[in-house]
Amino acid sequence: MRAAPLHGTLYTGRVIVTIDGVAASGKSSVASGVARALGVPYVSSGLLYRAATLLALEAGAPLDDARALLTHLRAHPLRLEALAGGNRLWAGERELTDELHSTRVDQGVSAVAALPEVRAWVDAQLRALPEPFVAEGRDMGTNVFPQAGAKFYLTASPRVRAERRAQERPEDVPAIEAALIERDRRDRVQSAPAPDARVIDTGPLSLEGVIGTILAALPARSA
Ligand SMILES: Nc1ncnc2c1ncn2[C@@H]1O[C@H](COP(=O)(O)OP(=O)(O)O)[C@@H](O)[C@H]1O
Ligand SMILES: Nc1ccn([C@H]2C[C@H](O)[C@@H](COP(=O)(O)OP(=O)(O)O)O2)c(=O)n1
Repeated sequence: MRAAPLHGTLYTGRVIVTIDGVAASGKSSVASGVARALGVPYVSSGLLYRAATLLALEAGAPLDDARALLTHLRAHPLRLEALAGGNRLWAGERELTDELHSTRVDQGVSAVAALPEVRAWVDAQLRALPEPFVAEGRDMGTNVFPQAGAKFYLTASPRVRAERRAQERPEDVPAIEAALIERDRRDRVQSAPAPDARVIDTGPLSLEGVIGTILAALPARSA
């Protein structure tokens, strides 16, 4: 039976939609669009890894020292503000959001995200959020919310993703493409699609096309 589209309806109850995928595949833009259509917040899990990385860089802490990182995170609690229009990340009264997509954070974040202790800390922050919401990242559908009602996984070729990212970063397309390929490699362990995720190649689609594909695929009631 074909699922009924949910455009404009309010998604209520204990419902989580997960959108995972490779770097710059469109996860946060798509999650934001889907969340707005459903009338729920979206949750950008990568911002927590990025914020942990930024704080470690600022403190001069080695990015592979889990014990030092956890001590620092407990002393400087992070807060993810999950809004439908865009997520904001706070460390106490300081907003970090605009500093989280710099090239130095891009380059360091995979090392921090590889630490099991940091992953457990991020997972605990995410599981404490009130449902319903759309969650995006790498392991939302596999590890953090395996019970999610609907799961999606976004891909696109490295060149397509680099061309999109070049609109947002000062580097040129070949440099961005090389960095994306390297980050995909380093993030591979936690980036496998869930067996029950629908994989969408966003390459030939517009942003609205991807959002519409997901909305059309959602079950009328997924719990
Ligand atoms: N068809 C598409 N699907 C997803 N994103 C797209 C598409 N076309 C262009 N984009 C753009 O790609 C860029 C990267 O998307 P983003 O949401 O930041 O990805 P991610 O969260 O996976 O890093 C954004 O500027 C977004 O608007
Ligand atoms: N659930 C998640 C989310 C992000 N990560 C890691 C992997 C990525 O390199 C960084 C940053 O993730 P983010 O989704 O913000 O990165 P992209 O926008 O896809 O480039 O964090 C992760 O390991 N698990």
